[in-house]
Amino acid sequence: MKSYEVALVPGDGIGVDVTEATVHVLDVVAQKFGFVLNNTQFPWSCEWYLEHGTMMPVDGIETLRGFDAIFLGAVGWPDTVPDSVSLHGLLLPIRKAFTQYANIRPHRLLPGVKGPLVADAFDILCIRENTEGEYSGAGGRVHQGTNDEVAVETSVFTRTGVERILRFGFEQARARRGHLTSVTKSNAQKYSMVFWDEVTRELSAEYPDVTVSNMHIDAMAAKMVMAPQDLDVIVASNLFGDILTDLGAAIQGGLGFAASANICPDRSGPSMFEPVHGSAPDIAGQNIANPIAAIWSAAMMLEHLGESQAAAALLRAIEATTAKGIGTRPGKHTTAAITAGIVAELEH
Ligand SMILES: NC(=O)c1ccc[n+]([C@@H]2O[C@H](COP(=O)([O-])OP(=O)(O)OC[C@H]3O[C@@H](n4cnc5c(N)ncnc54)[C@H](O)[C@@H]3O)[C@@H](O)[C@H]2O)c1
Ligand SMILES: O=C(O)[C@H](O)[C@@H](O)C(=O)O
Ligand SMILES: [K+]
Ligand SMILES: [Mn+2]
Repeated sequence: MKSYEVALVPGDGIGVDVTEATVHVLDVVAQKFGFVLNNTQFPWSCEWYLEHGTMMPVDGIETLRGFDAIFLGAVGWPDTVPDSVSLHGLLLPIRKAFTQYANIRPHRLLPGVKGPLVADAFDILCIRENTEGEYSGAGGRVHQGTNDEVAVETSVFTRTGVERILRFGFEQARARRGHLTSVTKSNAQKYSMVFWDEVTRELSAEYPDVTVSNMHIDAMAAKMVMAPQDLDVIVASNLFGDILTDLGAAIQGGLGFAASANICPDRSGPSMFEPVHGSAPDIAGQNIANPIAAIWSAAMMLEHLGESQAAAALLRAIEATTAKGIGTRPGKHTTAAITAGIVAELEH
């Protein structure tokens, strides 16, 4: 029987709730499709930080390297650990160390889910650059606490980084409806974003079957609300992609529906799967978090592992569940009830 080693990092807040739900569903899928997921759970989180002074052990990355995939819930508990510490101590190092440069985030309405827009059906795939750009961590502060204080944070865009994410986007567009929108702000950011536009233009010659549009981030924000049905694949930098995918989550009914995959395309390291949302301290531990974003992310993990049939069946089970109105309205069903709904569809 085929087996896969999966590292589970539930993290903080509802990360724990939705990971538990996901593991439950994955057990059922694996059994049904005849493979084994060997889960190893790591307690790395803000709680762990308070005890150890770091978000993960010094050899944490090396520990994760041996796994076939990583499933993560969410990281952050701002009451006790600054968000800049928790993000840079766990999530970002994993994305960077394993060159998970393609953060894939699908936005579409699941059956039965009503979004806030009166729009035709839309199906957007956001490809967020995931290892550099505004998240490079290059910068510093001097004269701290004085009137002369200076804070500098430099975005880093490399040809390697920009080219590979755009290429990834072109390939996705080619496999979908053939349209790619590259999102920049090249009117204001005249070095990095102009460079990004140039690379887009260069590459477009290699993909004559893909039509390319360039949009500024501000216009794209409006477009995603006004005419999301006109969009296919969007490629954006790390920060722009982060912001646009919370917007994407909003128009698909909320953060409880937004899935994501942090992909290392050449498979030199494990990829990581996690919902777009964070630890949601406001609803943590109340059994009301929507686990669909996390479970959909797990379906993306199965696809990546090569279990395509299981992945498709899991997505169908999610859709059959929401089609019945289960999990479609905030607070109406508990985390456990939504999970049970999906399990019932799988066993059906
Ligand atoms: N990738 C990650 O792990 C990640 C992502 C975003 C934020 N964070 C961290 O999470 C913490 C909270 O951040 P935030 O409040 O800005 O964003 P958040 O995504 O945690 O929550 C934003 C809002 O969406 C709601 N929400 C989120 N997920 C939901 C779900 N599954 N079901 C129902 N409602 C849901 C929350 O209740 C909250 O009102 C911070 O520490 C932040 O740094 C981590
Ligand atoms: O990447 C980030 O900024 C955070 O981890 C989170 O907001 C996300 O979208 O993954
Ligand atoms: K997350
Ligand atoms: Mn985000």
